Amino acid sequence: MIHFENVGLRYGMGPEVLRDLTFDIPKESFQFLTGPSGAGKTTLMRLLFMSLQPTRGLVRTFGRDISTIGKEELPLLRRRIGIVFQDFRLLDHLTTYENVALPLRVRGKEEASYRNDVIELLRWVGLGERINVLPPVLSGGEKQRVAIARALIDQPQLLLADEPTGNVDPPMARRILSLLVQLNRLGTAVVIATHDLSLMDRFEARRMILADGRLEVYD
Ligand SMILES: Nc1ncnc2c1ncn2[C@@H]1O[C@H](COP(=O)(O)OP(=O)(O)OP(=O)(O)O)[C@@H](O)[C@H]1O
Repeated sequence: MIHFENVGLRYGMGPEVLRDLTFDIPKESFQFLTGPSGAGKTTLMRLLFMSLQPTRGLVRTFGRDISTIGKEELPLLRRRIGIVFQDFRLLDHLTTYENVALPLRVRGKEEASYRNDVIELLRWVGLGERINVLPPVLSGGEKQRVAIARALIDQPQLLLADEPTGNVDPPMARRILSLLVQLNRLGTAVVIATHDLSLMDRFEARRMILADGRLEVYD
């Protein structure tokens, strides 16, 4: 589904942050991406989301070399990828429901066509009682689950989650992990960037470890 070949990335004139990355993200796979702070996890997530271009090497996403994808085409391809940011990026003046529905609304979809899907998804993440609440009154774990629901509303083939348990207590971290595992069992490929060793120990999965700009993959 995604293929990296000898990928290198530098910001501006700086040193190479990522070097010679060659790996695949197979369909329906589940992997943790880990490594020390500053190792380049967020940078790699941005390459996977096609918000960065490699400075060398090849990134093929859904069969397409991303250096050849035009500006008008990119949003279409990105719809197949859901992303959950470390800092949630919810809009505080919109309710939980409206935040999750936003990607569909901005595309001009009629509310009647998605209303039930949004409510069902919010129930699935355990927020059935928080549908009309604004983000500032939600707990960290609740915000994280709104962000996950928003990333899933378009039924992506790949979900990228950057430190999804970084701001929650251990029981909530386990709950979020189990949601992502369930999602994967339903067929979505999942990449979780995390520092949290205890989280990774809870679920046997592929580990992609970044150190000094290089990647080791343990299947
Ligand atoms: N926009 C940018 N411009 C220049 N350098 C950057 C930029 N973003 C990241 N870097 C540098 O790239 C390196 C990798 O950063 P990145 O944020 O990808 O690491 P990380 O593994 O996600 O770190 P953390 O676990 O602390 O979030 C760091 O040295 C960082 O300073």
